[in-house]
Amino acid sequence: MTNPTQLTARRSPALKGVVRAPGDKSMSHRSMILGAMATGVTEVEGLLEGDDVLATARAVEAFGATVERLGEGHWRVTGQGGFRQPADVIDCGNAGTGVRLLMGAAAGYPITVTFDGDGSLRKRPMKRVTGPLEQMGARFGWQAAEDRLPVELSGGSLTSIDYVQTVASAQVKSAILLAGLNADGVTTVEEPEKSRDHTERMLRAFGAEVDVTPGGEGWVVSLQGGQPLTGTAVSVPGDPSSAAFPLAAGLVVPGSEVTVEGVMLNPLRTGLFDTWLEMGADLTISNRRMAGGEEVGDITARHSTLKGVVVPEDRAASMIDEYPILAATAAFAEGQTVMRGVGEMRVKESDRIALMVAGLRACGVEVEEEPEGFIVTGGVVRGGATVQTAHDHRIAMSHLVLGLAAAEPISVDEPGMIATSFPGFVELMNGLGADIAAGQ
Ligand SMILES: O=C(O)C1=C[C@@H](OP(=O)(O)O)[C@@H](O)[C@H](O)C1
Ligand SMILES: C=C(OP(=O)(O)O)C(=O)O
Repeated sequence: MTNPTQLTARRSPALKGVVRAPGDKSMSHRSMILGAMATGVTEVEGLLEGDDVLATARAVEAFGATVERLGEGHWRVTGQGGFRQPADVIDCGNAGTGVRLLMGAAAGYPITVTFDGDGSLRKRPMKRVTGPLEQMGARFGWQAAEDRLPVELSGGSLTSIDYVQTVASAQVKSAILLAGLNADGVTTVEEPEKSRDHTERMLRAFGAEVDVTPGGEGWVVSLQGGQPLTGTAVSVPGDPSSAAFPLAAGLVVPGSEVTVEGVMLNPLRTGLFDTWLEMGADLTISNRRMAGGEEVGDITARHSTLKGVVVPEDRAASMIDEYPILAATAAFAEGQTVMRGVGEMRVKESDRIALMVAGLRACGVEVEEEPEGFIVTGGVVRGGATVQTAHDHRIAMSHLVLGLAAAEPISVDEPGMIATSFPGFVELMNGLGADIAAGQ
């Protein structure tokens, strides 16, 4: 679909079919970055060809790696065993993961580089990553405003740190670990709550030793500096965060049965599925198998009568990107769905609490906003609104799914942003029988 200025979702007949989710975004970014830090060839299958990952691919090319597209989702990265001085500013587009992990990786090399991004990324906090990297010896110069892109980084000659995370952030943990690979001594990150562990798992596949020891509700992750990485084959499974959208549509559109194949089931990513099951969703997982070092499975969602639940706060890290689509499904549930302890939602591509509250209210849904959460009271969804998405792909997709079962159509502005994480979203949904079309 060529860049429409708006997309509209209309109440749809039963959705039926079997689809495959696009490749996991977290692993796709990491395959590019680790491939560029490594020596030799990294061949990637199932890469997400979304705008965020393409920005990271261009970035690692600028840092000296050779990046080739061999076929759909099939890419080859030939690394030089480190990052070289780039000629220009590194533009990470809309990608928080891209810029934060690249800053961590780049900090380990004697180069000076400016990182920038789009209007949304320029609003997001960067000190959570530059702070610990500064403690390791990297230097940062804010180009416009403190804590915000663009920022100039001068790297090299790092020393290791022991860092205790205050929020469960895989991006912060990963940035420190990637810098730690080129630091003197053992770098340690202590997480009070576990965040997704793709960096740890993938570093091992690239030949590094990473130690993980349990600690409280979380763990302590450490690695010795000076370990070389060697290129390897990476097979990227389907992204549970993307699979969530067709599955959600399956749950809320009467008569539907939707299967998404090859979805990654890493337990640090599946909090949404646990929550839907607690809400009474008819969700089944079959064909569990290992692929690319992760458990994957095929997930089927059938139209369900959902009931509201209180989402445990300690589940937030395992579904932080999924609260918008959870909120959309909660709008059809009986009773209240309480989502608390999710202040991090406010510093994503948009303030996702504020945007979901505004969007759902515009569609006639009762929502209460709290500083670090929100409560959705389900019932009949009127729809009949154009929702502002503030450059946020997940806000756009969540409201389009809402529109498939609302009484009146729901439109979103800026639908081009969907390609950030889910290129082909509209075609995939319409292939299942959804009615999503350009215009109002
Ligand atoms: O490490 C990653 O790949 C990601 C970590 C999460 O961010 P935080 O680390 O900020 O929680 C998540 O929201 C993001 O979409 C991807
Ligand atoms: C928060 C997200 O991504 P990032 O932080 O990489 O921009 C997301 O994809 O929902």
